[in-house]
Amino acid sequence: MARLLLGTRGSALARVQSVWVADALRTAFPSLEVELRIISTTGDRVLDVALSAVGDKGLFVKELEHALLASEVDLCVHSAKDMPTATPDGLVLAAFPVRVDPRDVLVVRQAGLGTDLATLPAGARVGTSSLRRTSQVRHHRPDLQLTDVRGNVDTRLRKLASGQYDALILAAAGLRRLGLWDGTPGAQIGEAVVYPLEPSVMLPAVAQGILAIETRADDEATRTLVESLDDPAARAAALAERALLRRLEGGCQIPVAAHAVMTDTGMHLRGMVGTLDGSTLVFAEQTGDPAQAEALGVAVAEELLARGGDAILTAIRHQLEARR
Ligand SMILES: NCc1[nH]cc(CCC(=O)O)c1CC(=O)O
Repeated sequence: MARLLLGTRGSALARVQSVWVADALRTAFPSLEVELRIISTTGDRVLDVALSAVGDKGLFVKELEHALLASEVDLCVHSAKDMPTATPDGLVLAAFPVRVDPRDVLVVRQAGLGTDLATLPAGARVGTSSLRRTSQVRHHRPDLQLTDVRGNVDTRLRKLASGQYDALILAAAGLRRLGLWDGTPGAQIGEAVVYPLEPSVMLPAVAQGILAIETRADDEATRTLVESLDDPAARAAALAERALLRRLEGGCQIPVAAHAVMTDTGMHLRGMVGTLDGSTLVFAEQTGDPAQAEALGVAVAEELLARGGDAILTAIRHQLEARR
C-alpha cells in the first residue's frame, strides 16, 4: 500500500497530535506507511509577540498549507481552533476525529490559590493571551491582573512554576494530549494544580479539542484513507462553531466563543461575543439539526449580532485599528 507524508508543526503538542493520527491510520490500514515531516511556521518563530497583536489566525497554518499544495506532504494535522474559517482553494478538511475535552482549565501555581475563577485570591496574576479568555475572566473577576503569556504549553507551565503568574488558563485538550493531565479536578503537574472551568463560566474557543486533517481536494486516494478517521459529532460541532465564527468575521482578534453539544433533540450550540474589558458578554443559543450544522452556526451568530454583538464587534474593530 501507499506511503503518506504527514506535515506537522514541531511543537510537542503538534507532534503528539500527529503521532496519534499516524497511529490511527496505520491501525485502520496495517500496510500503510505514514511518515512525519516537521514544518516550522511563522507562528512558532514570533513567540515573543502577543498572538492577538500579530493578528493573523492563520499564522500556525499557512506554511503547512503551502507544503500541502506543493505536494511536499500528503496531509496536515492541525488544531481546528487555530485554523482560519476559510480553507484555501484546492484543499479540504477531510476529517475531524473524535473531540477531546473542549473545556478550558485553570492551572494554579500551587495548592491553596483557589479552585476556580471565583476563589482565586484578590488581584491574582493570571497568564493568558486570548481575548476570549480575558473578556470572560474580566467579566467574572475584574480585580485579577491579566498578563500575556506566549510559547508552547511547556514554556507556559515553566513560567507559572517560576512565579511569573499565580495561574494560567489553558485548553484541557492540550494538557490531556500531552499526558500532563488525566482529567481529574485537582490533579497536579509538579506543584501546580489543574481545575476544569465549566463552559457556563468560560465558554470554549471555536473547535477547541478538535483536530482537523487537511488534504488536497483532488487527492482522492489520501482523502479516502483520512475520511475513515472522521467523527460525525466532531465534524458537526466543528462546522457549526466555525460557521458561527465565520459569520462574525472573527479570528484571534475578537472575543468570540462557541460550544456545540449533541442532545436527544439535536445539536445545541451556544455562542458568545464579549467586550475587551469584559463589561458585557452577549450569549445566544439554539438547537438544530446536526445535518444542517453550518446553518445552525449562522443562526446563532445572527442572534448574537442582533442582541448587541454587532455593536460590540464594531467598537472592538475601531479600538484594535487605533492601536495598530
Ligand atoms: N492557541 C494554541 C492552542 N491551539 C490548540 C491548543 C490546545 C488543543 C486544542 O484546543 O485542540 C492550544 C493551547 C491552548 O490554548 O492552551
